[in-house]
Amino acid sequence: MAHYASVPNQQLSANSDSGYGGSVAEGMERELPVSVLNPRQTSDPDRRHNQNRVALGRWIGRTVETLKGFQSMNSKWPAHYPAVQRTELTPIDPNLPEQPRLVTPQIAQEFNVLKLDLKLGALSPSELVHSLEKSSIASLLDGKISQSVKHLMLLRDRIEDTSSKVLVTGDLNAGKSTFCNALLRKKVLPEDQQPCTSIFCEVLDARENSSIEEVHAIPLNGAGYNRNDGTTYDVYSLDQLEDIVVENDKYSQVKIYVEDVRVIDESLLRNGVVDIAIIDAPGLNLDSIKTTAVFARQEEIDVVVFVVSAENHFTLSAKEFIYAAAHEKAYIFIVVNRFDNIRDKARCQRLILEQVAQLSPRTHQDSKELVHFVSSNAVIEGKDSAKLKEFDNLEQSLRRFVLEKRARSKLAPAKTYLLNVLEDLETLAEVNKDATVAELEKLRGELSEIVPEFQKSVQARTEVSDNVEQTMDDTSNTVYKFSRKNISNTIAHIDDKAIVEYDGFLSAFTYAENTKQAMLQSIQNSVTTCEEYARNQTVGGITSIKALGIMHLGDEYVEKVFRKELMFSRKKHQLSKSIKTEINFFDFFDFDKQEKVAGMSMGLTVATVAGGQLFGVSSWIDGLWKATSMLGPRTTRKLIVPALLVAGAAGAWFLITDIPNAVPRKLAKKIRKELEAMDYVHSNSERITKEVRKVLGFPAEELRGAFQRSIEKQGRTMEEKRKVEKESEVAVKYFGNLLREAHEHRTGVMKLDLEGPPSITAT
Ligand SMILES: Nc1nc2c(ncn2[C@@H]2O[C@H](COP(=O)(O)OP(=O)(O)OP(=O)(O)O)[C@@H](O)[C@H]2O)c(=O)[nH]1
Repeated sequence: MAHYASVPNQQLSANSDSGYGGSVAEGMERELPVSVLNPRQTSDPDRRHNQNRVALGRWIGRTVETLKGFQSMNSKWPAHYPAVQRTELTPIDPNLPEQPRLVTPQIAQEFNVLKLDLKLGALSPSELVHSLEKSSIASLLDGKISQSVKHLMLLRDRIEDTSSKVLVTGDLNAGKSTFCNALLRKKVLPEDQQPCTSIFCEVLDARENSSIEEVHAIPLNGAGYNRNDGTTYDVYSLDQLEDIVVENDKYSQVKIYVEDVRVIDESLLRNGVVDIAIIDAPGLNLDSIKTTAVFARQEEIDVVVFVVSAENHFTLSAKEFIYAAAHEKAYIFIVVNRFDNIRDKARCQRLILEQVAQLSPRTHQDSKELVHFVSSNAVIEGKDSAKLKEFDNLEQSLRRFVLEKRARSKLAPAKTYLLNVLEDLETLAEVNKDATVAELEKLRGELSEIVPEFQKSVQARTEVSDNVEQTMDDTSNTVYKFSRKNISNTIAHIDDKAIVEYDGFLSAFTYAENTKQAMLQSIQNSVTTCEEYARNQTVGGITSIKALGIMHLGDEYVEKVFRKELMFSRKKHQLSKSIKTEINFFDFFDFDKQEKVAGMSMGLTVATVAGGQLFGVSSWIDGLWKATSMLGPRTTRKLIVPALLVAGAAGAWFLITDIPNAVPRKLAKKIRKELEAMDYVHSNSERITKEVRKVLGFPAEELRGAFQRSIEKQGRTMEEKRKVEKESEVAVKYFGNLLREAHEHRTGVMKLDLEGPPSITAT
């Protein structure tokens, strides 16, 4: 009695390693052995299937290359991506910055594979679009491309994998094991009058197991089956199979490796185009329908062969299973077995086909291919040629069926996916080509403005620098000239008018002291006037330098506040301290002026003599001699004494009264002399001018710096744009090529005819 119904899914999934590692092609364009491709040995569907498989693998390879190229381009040149559709509630704000790399919203709806999920998080689509950086889109796209490449590789592995699994199921005792043995032309699985198969038995080519015929029994609750890991299964010989399969509560399933007795083009287990592994399932009862249905649904099951006994027809459990399978991807191939036991064969056929028509009208439509009446037990003996022929027919149909289902389950999805991804690539290439062309045009437009502007700036810098130099020279010259003139003038005229009040002979010294101070002050004042003049001239100079800055640099030129009062604010040069002139006795008397007063000569002479100093022969002494010669010697002798007395008195009186005039004259003369020795006028004018030049130097330097910065900035912008221009040119070319390539690939893939001649329809 069978007791397999409770095999858990987890154990069933242990089946996922088919042990077909070796049958998976290493390269993508694995060609078949010559014998397989030989038309005499290989059927048309086989050849067509193989050609499609190879071609599809090649297109997958090319598409993967193209995608990788796009991915690397996207890392250097973030690709544009169509923006998400905007709702009316979220209109675009014209003030928002340009949408980063998102174009024509409509296209977003059309993407198949490379569609980015831009509606992440709580942001509304339009908010998100604007918050996304170019690089975010690029990295989202990068992820999508990686996924797609990965999927394509899996698809390629899948189509390169020629193995197919055929699950043989059906009612208890319908002859499933006998049917499997017939397919193998070898008694491998135990056959019995009583229900005997209690677990799933997968029959595989021994070449998958280093050509060793043996049984790998996978324990219940064991780890997943791995042929290379002996701990995942127990090994038995083929002879022991019956013991494991019949009464078993230890194993969930067995893998049976057997030598193929047939030549390559006849072999069902391995012919290179479609290598079939046969799985003998336990007979169905109501409890096990579910388990077997789950098994049938598994990824690697390509076809389900349903064995029904010609004597029993479809039982309730069979009907339920077929009904369920009709809604699953499993395709059903029906084998009506034990046909030898039927006497009225025509009636049996009619009744069964009627039932098939009810269970699956589409299978009924194609019943010649899909429903076979055979006697499996007669095949291995091979005596009854009619029965053998029937079975041969079944086998050919089964192989066609498996091939077609493979084309449908493996090649077709690969083709569809390729077409989708290539269509997306074409769209993206087109969008990006247009966008990059537009970007390039915009960039070139910008460059055509920036370049002359830059050249203008460079030229302006020279002009402005000359202008500033000129302004500094002009201002300095004006200030120097003014100062020189002003100070010289002042010095020349310090004794022009009485500056200090004269309070009489007794305060003559104070008078002299004050006069000296007043004179020095007046000179000092003239210097101060020059400094003030220099300040104002500097203000003028700075204003014109600033005006140049604003005119040429606009906002980039930052004005600095200039405070003219800070000029010449360092400790002032104190003239009175540097003048060594001391007032002495002779500063009070100006002898050079005596000749102006007639008759006073003598007095002065006396006074001069009395002063103990003899001043050189002067004009008034000459006059005296002339007067005495007119008077005659006697008169002279008489008059000489009183005259001398009078003259002396008059001279003394004159000298005393001349003090207020003599002091300024004498002091002025002395001061002038000293100032001249100090080169006072020049050194002061130069000091003032130097300060002016120094102060003007600041805004001049600032302006030069600002110009430099501005030009450097312009230069950088220009260089950056030139760089982007070059990249854009590359991108335009790249996307043009990508568009052509994607289109060529797509056309190539579209031409692949996977369906071929009239197709076999299933459930
Ligand atoms: N006459 C006749 N007997 C057959 C045929 N096929 C199988 N049998 C016999 O039917 C019995 C059951 O065959 P099995 O192959 O064990 O049946 P099964 O469906 O595998 O049985 P379970 O797996 O136990 O459900 C055996 O005695 C076979 O010899 C056939 O075509 N004609």
